[in-house]
Amino acid sequence: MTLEYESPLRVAIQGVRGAFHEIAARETLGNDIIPVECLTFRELVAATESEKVDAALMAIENSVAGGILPNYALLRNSELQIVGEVYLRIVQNLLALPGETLESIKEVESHPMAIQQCTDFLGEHPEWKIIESEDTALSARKISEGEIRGKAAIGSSLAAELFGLNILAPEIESNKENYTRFLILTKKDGKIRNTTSNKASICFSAKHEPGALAAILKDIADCGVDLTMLHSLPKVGAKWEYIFHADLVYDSYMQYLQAVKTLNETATYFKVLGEYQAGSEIF
Ligand SMILES: O=C(O)C(=O)C[C@]1(C(=O)O)C=C[C@@H](O)C=C1
Repeated sequence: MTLEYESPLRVAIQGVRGAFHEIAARETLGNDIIPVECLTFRELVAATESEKVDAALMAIENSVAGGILPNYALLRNSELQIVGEVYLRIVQNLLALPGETLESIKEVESHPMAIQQCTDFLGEHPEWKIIESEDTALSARKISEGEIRGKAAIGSSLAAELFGLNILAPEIESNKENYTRFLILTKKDGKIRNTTSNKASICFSAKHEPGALAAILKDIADCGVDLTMLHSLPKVGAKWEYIFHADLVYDSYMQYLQAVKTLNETATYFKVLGEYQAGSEIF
């Protein structure tokens, strides 16, 4: 990654210490970061906008469970910019107090995304009650602090380590290609400088007329820019109208600027959410 900043950075993570957001933050911004826990994504955006933190990590999509669509709207309506991304391999584990066994467990608690990633394993235990929580690590911490027996959490090995829990079952994610894409966010002109880019995240709207969206996509393609992701989200307050979120990858910045020029001319709404270096996969 081509980010320049002075360490240590205060970095907002969604969840508590031990959450996958913390792992992603340490992998991208250094092990000496000061993690700042935020229980919701809304809180994470507000902390970054108010400069309570220097940066934030935000999960945006998972290769198995799909996109975290509300985060696209949060980003679009914020003053933040994307300065980087990372694809973190998510290894889920069943965590419980020492002494517990698969037979003694009655309830399993975790983040809905984590639960969705482990449906095959959970399907083998229909007797367990499944409970959703704000965060994988918070579920683990509550079991540890409350010394709750008969209950397990799904979460990272870092959470097991931090909260003194045993790994009852390792690697319980259904698909071994389980990656979550995290964005690195800062306030515009914040403490992280981005020196190069080959990818941009944008959002736009098209006229309600035949071929309007197809024409925009063709213009992007004609500039030699590769469209790697496209989502449509409802435009709140304007029933059955949509905002499209897209990722563009380019070899040359000039080609991307040409695509931006066309979008400015043809889209009814257009915003760049960030220009950054495409991220790599981290295990
Ligand atoms: O609960 C956590 O540990 C998180 O960091 C959140 C989150 C998510 O929002 O998708 C992050 C990665 C995993 O895909 C599961 C949960």
